[in-house]
Amino acid sequence: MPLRVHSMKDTLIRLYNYTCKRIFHHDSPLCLHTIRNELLRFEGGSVDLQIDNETGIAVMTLNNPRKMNAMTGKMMVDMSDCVHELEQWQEGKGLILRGEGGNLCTGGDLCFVKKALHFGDEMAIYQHDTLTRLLNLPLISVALIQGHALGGGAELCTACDYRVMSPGGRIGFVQIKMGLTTAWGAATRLTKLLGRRKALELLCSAKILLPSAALVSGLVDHVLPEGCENELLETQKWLLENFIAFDASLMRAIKSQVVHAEHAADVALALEKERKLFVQTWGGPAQLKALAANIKHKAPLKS
Ligand SMILES: C[C@@H](C(=O)O)C(=O)SCCNC(=O)CCNC(=O)[C@H](O)C(C)(C)COP(=O)(O)OP(=O)(O)OC[C@H]1O[C@@H](n2cnc3c(N)ncnc32)[C@H](O)[C@@H]1OP(=O)(O)O
Repeated sequence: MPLRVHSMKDTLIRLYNYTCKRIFHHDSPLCLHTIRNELLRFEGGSVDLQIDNETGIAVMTLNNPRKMNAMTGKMMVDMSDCVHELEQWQEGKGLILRGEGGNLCTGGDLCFVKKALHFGDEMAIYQHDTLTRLLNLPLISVALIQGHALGGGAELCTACDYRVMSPGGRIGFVQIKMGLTTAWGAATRLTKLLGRRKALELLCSAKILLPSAALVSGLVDHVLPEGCENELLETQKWLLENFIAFDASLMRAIKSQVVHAEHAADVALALEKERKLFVQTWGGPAQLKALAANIKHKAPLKS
């Protein structure tokens, strides 16, 4: 593992961050700012936000289609910025998270992963912060799973309130096959979502689920009809009809002040433990072996 040489400034920032964590139990903005600068060194792709004040629905698009929207460091920063913009959007009702080019996301960009083996804790801190803020938004959020949602891509889906899948969709928490535990907080959120038995099965088997199995498991809430011409539009319709037809301020208050407040109360500690476990696996022998094996995570032919 490469040794990192810290400047005096770097050491002081680390000390400040450590103190913030011990005394105030949160990651300091300074810590996130330092990580942001480091992540920006890993270029490629973007995450783009389109806000529509008329419908009250925003669309966040992962845009790195050549790599099936695998996430680079830059995309992580973009996503955090998009969430920040949504936090300021007072008229918003709904959010759809999607990927460009027929896939949602195949997890961490493996080129980035290989260069960031010294940087697992920092990446996890940053992604935990972004995805917790994403889930906390006072909007009804839906992940649209077209094509692959693998590894980190499946983790992103758990940071939305709902999941809609296209007939060609597939989702799998393949981290264990990559010698890892979840990097971005999905184990905690999945357990909340599906209960212990199902969460354990999905996390420990690395199974890739096709739409019918994903629906039966409860991981996915709706499967789009076969032959549907515009899946994004269809997802917007589903969101409008089922969740955001009524008063926006009441809907926002119900989510953020009641339903989510109850959820958030007991997850912080679990997320912290999940992150610490992940750091022990990142850059370890099992991950290095998996990276060298160039694994392709193929879905079963039918559920
Ligand atoms: C951070 C961590 C976590 O959550 O804890 C993780 O995410 S662990 C999970 C990390 N993700 C993975 O291990 C996914 C590895 N990739 C695969 O399993 C496979 O690519 C599939 C996603 C099943 C697709 O297979 P298929 O045969 O259909 O296409 P393909 O393999 O030719 O992929 C098309 C192009 O996308 C690229 N590509 C796909 N996924 C990528 C990824 N995660 N990072 C970097 N490049 C990726 C391929 O290298 C290829 O580029 P070229 O055409 O240039 O060769």
